[in-house]
Amino acid sequence: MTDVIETEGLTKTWGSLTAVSGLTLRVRAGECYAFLGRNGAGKSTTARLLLDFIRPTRGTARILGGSGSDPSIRNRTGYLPGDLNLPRAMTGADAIAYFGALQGNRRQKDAAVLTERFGLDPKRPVRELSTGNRRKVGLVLAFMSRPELLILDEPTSGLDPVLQEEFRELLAERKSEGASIWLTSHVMAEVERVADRVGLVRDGVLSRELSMEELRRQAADRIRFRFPRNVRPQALATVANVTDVAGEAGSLVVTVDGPVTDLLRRAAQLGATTVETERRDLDEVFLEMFEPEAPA
Ligand SMILES: Nc1ncnc2c1ncn2[C@@H]1O[C@H](COP(=O)(O)OP(=O)(O)OP(=O)(O)O)[C@@H](O)[C@H]1O
Repeated sequence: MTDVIETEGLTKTWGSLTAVSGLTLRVRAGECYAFLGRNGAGKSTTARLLLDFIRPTRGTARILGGSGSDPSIRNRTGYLPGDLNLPRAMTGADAIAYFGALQGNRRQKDAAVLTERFGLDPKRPVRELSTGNRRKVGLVLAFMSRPELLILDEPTSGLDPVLQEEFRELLAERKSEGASIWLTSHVMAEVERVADRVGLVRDGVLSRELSMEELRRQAADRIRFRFPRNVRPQALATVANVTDVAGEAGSLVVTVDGPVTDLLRRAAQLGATTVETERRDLDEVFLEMFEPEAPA
């Protein structure tokens, strides 16, 4: 399968600040790739480099096999910027007509369906719209031509939980129709629902890439055992499917990936008196991965 996004050593510096550093990235056709990072990590800069709105200091970026500035490529790409700046007197309907005309009015009929779906009043000028409603205009513009590739910069920011859910459904629909998606996010719920792979970016550097399956495994079950006497972590560390043992004295917290039969048997042999299970949600895993001392 062809790659819809290919970057090689992509780097952008602003004076002495390196916003994106040596980024080599591949996104396959039909794949949803989530680019995760903290504020200022370089996510929006990467999106703008992909679209060729800004030029790299070093390295290359290609989308759909060409340059983001090529009109024929741009017409096949939907972009939702982190901060959509439209003329304040423009209405949603004006924006749809203007950007639709730029794209040769391709499948602009989706605009009406999306406007209705997100409850946007297209007659109101941008200056009167709340942050969330301005975001809706951006979503309609990004999705209305049914693009093959969607580049979405924090797509749900500013949307209320009901609309976030509606957006996730829309994204899942487009994905099942074959669209490729690259998005930035801080919201694990949206990443969990649609992403196939995540890339973690820190200070402009892609520090880690992992599949959704691997990420879920990081949220694997944890079991806390209490013992009436001191049991050393090593006593459980070698048991099948145990990936980590923490704690001390008579209380050990064990992370397991897979069946727990052997672990329970061993804990019973060691005289465990209580067993409690806990499952971390992905937000917790996300926080852990971005802790300063987290392994890259
Ligand atoms: N035009 C610019 N001139 C100078 N510095 C810039 C410019 N654009 C971005 N930066 C800097 O580059 C770094 C990366 O910014 P970027 O907007 O890509 O981060 P981000 O990961 O999208 O952050 P956020 O989650 O807050 O949107 C930041 O330190 C930012 O201040």
